[in-house]
Amino acid sequence: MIRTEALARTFTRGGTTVEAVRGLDLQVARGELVALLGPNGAGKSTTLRMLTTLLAPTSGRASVAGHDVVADPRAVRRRTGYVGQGNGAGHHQRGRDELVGQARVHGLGRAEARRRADELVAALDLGAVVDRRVGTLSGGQRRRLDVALGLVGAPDVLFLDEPSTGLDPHNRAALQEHVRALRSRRDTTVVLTTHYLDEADALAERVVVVDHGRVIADDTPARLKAELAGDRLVLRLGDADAAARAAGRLRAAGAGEVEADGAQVRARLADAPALVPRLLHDLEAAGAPVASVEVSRPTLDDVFLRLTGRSLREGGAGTPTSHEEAAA
Ligand SMILES: Nc1ncnc2c1ncn2[C@@H]1O[C@H](COP(=O)(O)OP(=O)(O)OP(=O)(O)O)[C@@H](O)[C@H]1O
Repeated sequence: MIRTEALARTFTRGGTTVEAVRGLDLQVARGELVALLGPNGAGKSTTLRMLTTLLAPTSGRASVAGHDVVADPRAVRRRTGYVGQGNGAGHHQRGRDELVGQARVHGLGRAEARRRADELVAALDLGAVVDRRVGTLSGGQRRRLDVALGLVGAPDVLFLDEPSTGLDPHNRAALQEHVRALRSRRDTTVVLTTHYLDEADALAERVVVVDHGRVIADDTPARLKAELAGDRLVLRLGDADAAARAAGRLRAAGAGEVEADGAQVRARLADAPALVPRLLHDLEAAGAPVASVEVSRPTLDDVFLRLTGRSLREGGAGTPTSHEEAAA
């Protein structure tokens, strides 16, 4: 449904050149839900803007729903919905008119357009505000209207650029529910960017991590966590001497990032819950009994830290760097 080959985009500003996307190869099958993750400035929005024909690639190729984004942008736009980082709706329009208009642009008949608009108004809790002028809505209400505008055309492919930013937990959950329903009912292909790693984990069956304009990992959240991060293990022993011995055992068992700090040892270990009973037994037998143990499963943020050396949580997440054009 989506295919890119060596897709690239550079920007030149004030004599400096920024390689925002450098040789991106990506394939997304029909009905897949893929989350693009990456630190600020990784090239996620630039990628989405090329795939939605808002921005021309500098080199490489991309096709969406079988149409080349450069050769046939109109066909791509007809098949896609896009929710950018900025506001798509016009200030003086009423929300409902914008919704129905957008559905009509996508080729829906009048009755079907109204029905789709009503469905989204209910799903995204817009009933109380959708007949007001867009300029009078709060930030979160506008964001929900933007999301509805991206969904209303019943597109085959949906691109969502940080759809949840600015939404409260209730509306985030409603949005996730709606995206799931779209997929199961219509087999919609969805590519989203998000700074909420729990959202990527809960929603996406595939996570593509982008850094410096390139794909650096591409797998299911479960496999990324198991293979790249491992479980986090904290052991508390009787004293520093016992902790040093425990650290040695952990290294011998293949644990990574082993650190002894006083009577405590921290480490990363694949499949810790299965290995810990044996480890405790061995340490007890070696005269270094463990007083307490803590095992935490890895998160996508651990994966991210491992891959990029940065935490997505610490990276000023949620600050949009560019203002997007109107929803396509
Ligand atoms: N119109 C533009 N002119 C110049 N530079 C740009 C332009 N748009 C994006 N860039 C630069 O390209 C790089 C990639 O930006 P992009 O917005 O694609 O990143 P992102 O991964 O979406 O980041 P964020 O998570 O902050 O939204 C950044 O260095 C950005 O400053």
